[in-house]
Formats: sequence, structure tokens, C-alpha cells
Amino acid sequence: MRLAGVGRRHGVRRPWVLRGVDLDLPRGALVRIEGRNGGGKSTLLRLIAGIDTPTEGRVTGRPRRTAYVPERFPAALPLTAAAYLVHLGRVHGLGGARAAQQAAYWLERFGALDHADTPLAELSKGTGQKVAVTQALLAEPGLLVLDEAWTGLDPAARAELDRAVLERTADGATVVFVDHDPRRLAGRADARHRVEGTGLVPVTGERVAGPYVRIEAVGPPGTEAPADTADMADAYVYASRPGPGGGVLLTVPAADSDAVLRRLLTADPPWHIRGVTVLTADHAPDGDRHQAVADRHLTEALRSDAPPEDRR
Ligand SMILES: Nc1ncnc2c1ncn2[C@@H]1O[C@H](COP(=O)(O)OP(=O)(O)OP(=O)(O)O)[C@@H](O)[C@H]1O
Repeated sequence: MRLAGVGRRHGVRRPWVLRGVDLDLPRGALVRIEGRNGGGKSTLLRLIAGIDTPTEGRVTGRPRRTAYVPERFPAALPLTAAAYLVHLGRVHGLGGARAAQQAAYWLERFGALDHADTPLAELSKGTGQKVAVTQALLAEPGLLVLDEAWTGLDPAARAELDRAVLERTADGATVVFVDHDPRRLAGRADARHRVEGTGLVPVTGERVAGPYVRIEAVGPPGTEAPADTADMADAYVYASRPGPGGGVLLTVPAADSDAVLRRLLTADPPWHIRGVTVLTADHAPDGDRHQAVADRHLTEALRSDAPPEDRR
């Protein structure tokens, strides 16, 4: 499958979200899409999945069976989980009995079989997400597109989805995913691409394996995070999203965190660093158990890199 010169904007007077995107999606490939919050990742995934059509350019070679897990699951339908899944299985071309069998198989793998007869509207967020990933997997799609599909799942179900993804690619399917956790399927992706501006750039080097550092910074009112400018070209910012109190939360490989901190502290006017947290393999991205290490890291970075007026 291939995207050639693909562009998308949401209306003739609206800015381009994506433009001139060329992307090869070979059979059996696991492809990760990265980029800042609101940068156009979901737009790209919808174009790949065929949920949305490009304003310009072409998408060719999309497998016949395509499945997509949206960022938000539409749970308002007046159906039970099983009835919804059988319906979608039939849409994908399965017979009723096969659809029911596949729905039960996947609900069981995700630990949600007890909820097969629960109306969608009554499902918890986590179980609703299990139904969302089940609808995508039950027809064994040739293209599987996952937009933050792990969010809301319990750890066992997250690991099960990792396994399901690797089974799909081993079976020759193409899987394209976005996830906020830099460690998601770390080391397993065949290609990584980052939405930058309106373009898509390949990400080279195996940097997702971490460790990663979360930097909470607050800039002067109206300033863009320097991480999003070309000045940051020598360092890699995995993700940037709004933080509490008008700040920004940057997720950065530990190896690049000094460079990012230096850039923030030497910006004119400088950014204020509220906190630095080391993210390790054994604690959640938002945890703070390694604050002592993080504080030392920050202190050292400030001492060695910042101009005299920023030393504190
Ligand atoms: N249907 C739509 N109509 C108008 N604008 C839209 C529409 N969908 C997306 N946009 C805009 O396109 C831009 C990219 O949005 P998109 O959801 O693709 O980003 P994202 O990288 O997936 O962000 P997030 O990490 O928040 O999911 C945003 O400015 C968004 O407001």
C-alpha cells in the first residue's frame, strides 16, 4: 500500500493539516506514527484506514479488509457488545456464525467475555475499549490501524493487544499505530515516521527503547514550545502535549534531555522548568518514583549548561 503526494485540509479556507505525504506501507510491516499533539496523526491514520479521503494525492493498494480503532469509541449504539461485534463481523464479510465465534474468541482473549451481553452504553471505559479492539481484530484484517488503541486497557489487555498486533504482522498484515507511550512495541516497529509541520519525516535510530524523561515546562505567554522549532533539530522530542497551568509536557529520550533542557533554559525569554521525571520500564509514564534521580539530572543540567542568571 502506498500514499503518494497526499494532502488533507478540512475545508477550502482551512489550513493544510498534511501536504505532500509519501508513505510506503509494505505487507507485514509494523509502522509507528509519532508527532506532537494536534499535529495531524489521527488525520493521517484516517486517510490510511480509508475512513477519510485525501484532498489531494492518491492512496493505492489498500488491502480489502481494513480495520480501524478510533481514538474515541462510539459506544452510543443501542446494541449489546456481542450484537455489535457480530454486526461488524458481517460488514467485514464474515458469516454470522463465524462472526459470533470470532467475537467470543477475542472478547475472551481480552478478558471481556463476561460482558458479551452487556449493552454498549453500559460498558465501562476499559471494557468499551476491549470491544473497540475486538471489532478491529475479529475479521483478521490485512490492514490494521490503531489510534491510541491501548489507552484505557488494563495491563493484561494491553499486553494481549501487543501480541495480537505481532500476530497480525506475522500473518502478513500491515499495522499502523499511534500511541503516547514511547515504549509501546519498542524495538518491534519496522518503520517510524513523525508528523512535522504538514509533512511526514522518517525517524531513524532505535530510540523508543528508552529510558525517557518527562519535562514539565512553562513558557512566557504566547510562546511556542522551542521543541517544535527547527532549533531542536539536534535533539529528539518524542511527544509534546499541554501540561497543567498552561505549561507543556515534553517526553524526551534521556540521552537528549540535556539538549532539550538547555534549549528551554537559554530561550529568550527563558522557559521555566517545573519538573523532570525519569520514565523507566517499570513505572507508568506519569509516575514520579524516580524523582530523586530526575532532580539530580536537572540540577546537573542547570549547573553545566545554563547561563549564570539561570543557575539556581
Ligand atoms: N473534522 C475536522 N474538521 C476540522 N478540523 C479538523 C478535523 N479533524 C482534525 N482537525 C484539525 O486538524 C488538526 C490535526 O488534528 P489530528 O486530530 O489529526 O491531530 P493529532 O496529531 O491526532 O492530535 P492528538 O494527538 O490530539 O490526537 C488539528 O488542528 C485539528 O483541529
